[in-house]
Amino acid sequence: MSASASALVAPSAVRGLASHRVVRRAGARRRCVAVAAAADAVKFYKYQGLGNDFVLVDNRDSSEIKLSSERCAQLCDRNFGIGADGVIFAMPPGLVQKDEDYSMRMYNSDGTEPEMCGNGIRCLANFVAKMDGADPKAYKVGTLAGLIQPEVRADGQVSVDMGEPTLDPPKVPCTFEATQDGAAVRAKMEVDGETWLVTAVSMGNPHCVTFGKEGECDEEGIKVDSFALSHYGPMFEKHPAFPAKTNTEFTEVVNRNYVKMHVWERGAGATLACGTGACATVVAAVLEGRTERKCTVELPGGPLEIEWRESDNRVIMTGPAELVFDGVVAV
Ligand SMILES: N[C@@H](CCC[C@H](N)C(=O)O)C(=O)O
Repeated sequence: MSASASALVAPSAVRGLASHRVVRRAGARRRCVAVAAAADAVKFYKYQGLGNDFVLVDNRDSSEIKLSSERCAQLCDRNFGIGADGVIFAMPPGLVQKDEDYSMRMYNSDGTEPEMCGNGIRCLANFVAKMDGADPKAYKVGTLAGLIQPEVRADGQVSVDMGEPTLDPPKVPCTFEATQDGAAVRAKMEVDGETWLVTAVSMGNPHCVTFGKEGECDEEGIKVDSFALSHYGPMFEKHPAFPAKTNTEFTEVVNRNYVKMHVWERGAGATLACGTGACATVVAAVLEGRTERKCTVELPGGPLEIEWRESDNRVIMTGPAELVFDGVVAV
């Protein structure tokens, strides 16, 4: 489906786009006017990965991000904008290393810039695969979290080498002492007057994974379907133990290969899925001895397949990414 989001385009840009259409019929003299006016507008592609949704901007022709963080926050608004959990920019290579294919930057729906987005990078891979057309559809993408390698498979699913998790507490970053093999595992954290047990993991961005409160944190973890996410989520996000704030994964163990997880994202609140969060959840579940390294993570938006490989310590995430519609917005 292709929809021109003209209500979101400023009057000057609407004029620019309208004259651009006229230009094609009316000849060269008006073409210059149209190109100048259309520079006020950018094409966007609305994408979703398990309901974690993004406005994706094709920024591959410039290393300058085309939309300000304030404009991104407006566009993410579900009543006054397009509606999204964040804005993804497909950028030219060179952010991490010279031989990468593309790079990716992102703004959360509140306008803050995270280091990485797991569902977002599957959407970006789907987008560039459609644009490039040719095989192979495996990419090296530079992000603020380092080099990430997605591959669009023949069945349409996107498999992503998300790199190695970071567990050293100051690097997550969090203020806990390491409790197990250099990691903060089942660390005690006071929230809302009660003690929770949390495991801190960075997948380039910070995650706080919890299976519940001390004393109540049994084998099954949190009953996520009845969990008061919007009550607890903001308290975890802004907890002083995580100086850069944190994404939080509230998790229930169904069996050793299957968990259910509800997420409260830093800078975006409750979302239907979080790719980096699903990876962090499996890392934490393995460190706590709750699951195997290969595990399905069921999110409100659907399942992600995660493997934390023993052979090279890297985390592999596999899941869908889908174009929903496209349009044009004013800068
Ligand atoms: N939904 C994303 C994560 C987006 C960034 C996050 N909110 C942060 O601030 O770190 C994912 O799929 O990983």
